[in-house]
Amino acid sequence: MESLLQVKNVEKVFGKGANTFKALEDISFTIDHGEFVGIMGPSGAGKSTLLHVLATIDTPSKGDIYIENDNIAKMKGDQLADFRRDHLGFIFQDYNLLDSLTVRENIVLPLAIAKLPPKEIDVKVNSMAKAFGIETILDKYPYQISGGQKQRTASCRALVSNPKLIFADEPTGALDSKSATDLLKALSSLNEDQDATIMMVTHDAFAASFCRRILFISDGRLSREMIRATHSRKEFYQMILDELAQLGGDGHDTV
Ligand SMILES: Nc1ncnc2c1ncn2[C@@H]1O[C@H](COP(=O)(O)OP(=O)(O)OP(=O)(O)O)[C@@H](O)[C@H]1O
Repeated sequence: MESLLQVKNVEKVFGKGANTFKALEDISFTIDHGEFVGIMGPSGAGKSTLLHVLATIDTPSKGDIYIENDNIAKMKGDQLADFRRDHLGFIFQDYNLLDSLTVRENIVLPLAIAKLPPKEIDVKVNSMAKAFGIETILDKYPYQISGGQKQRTASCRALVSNPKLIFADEPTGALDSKSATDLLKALSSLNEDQDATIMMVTHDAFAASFCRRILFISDGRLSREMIRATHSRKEFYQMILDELAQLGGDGHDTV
């Protein structure tokens, strides 16, 4: 199968002259259509830098990043903004919802920008709201709903336009464990049932255990890959905790 994302020899250097710091070094990997991949590693390892570079929020200092046949490392300005809008979805820890819009209006936004017919918008929004269990709060405003409901709204908005690739940056970081579990289950179902391709950066071994494959980074380099294969989620959770213990990272005590 053709890879969806191909990262080739990516390097990211911050600063200039004598004051430079190499946050990413010689990073190469691929993600296929329909994968759910976690990125883990100790604090300062380069996880956010990698996500920002892949998500077109920052540019690499060297290397190529292909999403299907487009090299986003070589795109600039409007072309990059259009690519981001048309093909990528984002879920951040702090939700990024617009407070003056209802839940439904927040979710509709990317479809309205893409000028989809209203009937098609309704069908897509209702089906996505059902997948995330937020059908009953569609007419509420963000201040009227819980953190978990806000994150599920933000996830619906990220997924409703059917992006090629979804980037999630610590999506459960601000959630209690019940809300985190609900969100992770919804993301895994969309990954399994609708082939949504998701790349998630997380500190949390519990969140990571919902992924099918984990890439570990340390000191700006890929250090190890772990594949869930036929292991149960609980077994995978334990494998991740063992790896984090070796790397000196932190976990999460919910199973
Ligand atoms: N804009 C910047 N300028 C200089 N150095 C930076 C910049 N952004 C990140 N760094 C450095 O790059 C390294 C990787 O940072 P990054 O935020 O990617 O790590 P991380 O793995 O996401 O950490 P955490 O888990 O704590 O969020 C760190 O040493 C950080 O200090």
